[in-house]
Amino acid sequence: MYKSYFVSAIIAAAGMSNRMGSKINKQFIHIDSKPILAHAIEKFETDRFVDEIVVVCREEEIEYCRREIVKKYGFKKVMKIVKGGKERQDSVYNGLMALDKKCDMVLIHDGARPFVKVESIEAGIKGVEENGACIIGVPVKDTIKLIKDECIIENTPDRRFIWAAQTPQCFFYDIIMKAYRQAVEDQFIGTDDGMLVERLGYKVKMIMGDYNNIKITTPEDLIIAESIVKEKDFIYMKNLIFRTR
Ligand SMILES: Nc1ccn([C@@H]2O[C@H](COP(=O)(O)OP(=O)(O)OP(=O)(O)O)[C@@H](O)[C@H]2O)c(=O)n1
Ligand SMILES: C[C@](O)(CO)[C@H](O)COP(=O)(O)O
Repeated sequence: MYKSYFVSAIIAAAGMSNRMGSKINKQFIHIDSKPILAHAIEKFETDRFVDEIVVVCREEEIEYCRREIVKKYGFKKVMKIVKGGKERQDSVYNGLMALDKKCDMVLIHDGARPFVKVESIEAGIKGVEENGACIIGVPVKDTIKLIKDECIIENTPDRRFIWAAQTPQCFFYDIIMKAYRQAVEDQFIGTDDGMLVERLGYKVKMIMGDYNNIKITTPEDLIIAESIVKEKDFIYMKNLIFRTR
């Protein structure tokens, strides 16, 4: 970082886990003997530039989160746990309202993405310094089809220009606050934070992330997650199997 900024992270963990269909909120499911949410928070706790973390949970899960995640894993940078709202966007807005007054830069992350790398967090911080607004993502690997009624294909966009958005999504505080306030005023609901900033005309930079930074959404993602945990064995195998450059 060129300058010393006060960097805040918001971890959104107040969803309903409908697509997971689990009895408990998916963020409390264990992967590699640790809750998904603890994996996610840990990366921001470890990052040297992050000053505070605000976790957003369902109201009835705040005490559980405080006890079983924040206290148990000793997260010192988690300053507040606040209640979420109906949509992800409502939850993030509650998180924004709870940030320290000193905040200069905001990193918004899904509690359901346990494998974010510290390198991606730092790439996000650098991206904000250089562009004001950026999100982490990866180029899609499949061909994407736009469909209309009855699943008839409307067109096939050029894959070179299509990236899948991940988190963290990172912004200067003033920009993201303006974007969220405007969205509330316009009753606009987006599916990520970048959209709210784009619609105000700001340039939002896409920064190369990591294919392992998956969002745990459906039960099969848990199987993929377990194999990501075993990546060390995979790297060993990879060296045996694949060509080196
Ligand atoms: N009202 C909401 C909805 C979502 N999220 C969070 O936003 C992230 C991305 O959402 P998603 O994976 O869609 O989670 P859920 O909304 O829980 O999933 P579903 O749509 O299957 O219920 C998750 O970490 C989720 O906890 C949130 O904080 N508040
Ligand atoms: C923010 C996000 O994770 C970027 O991929 C995603 O858009 C969240 O959407 P969801 O509908 O809550 O899964």
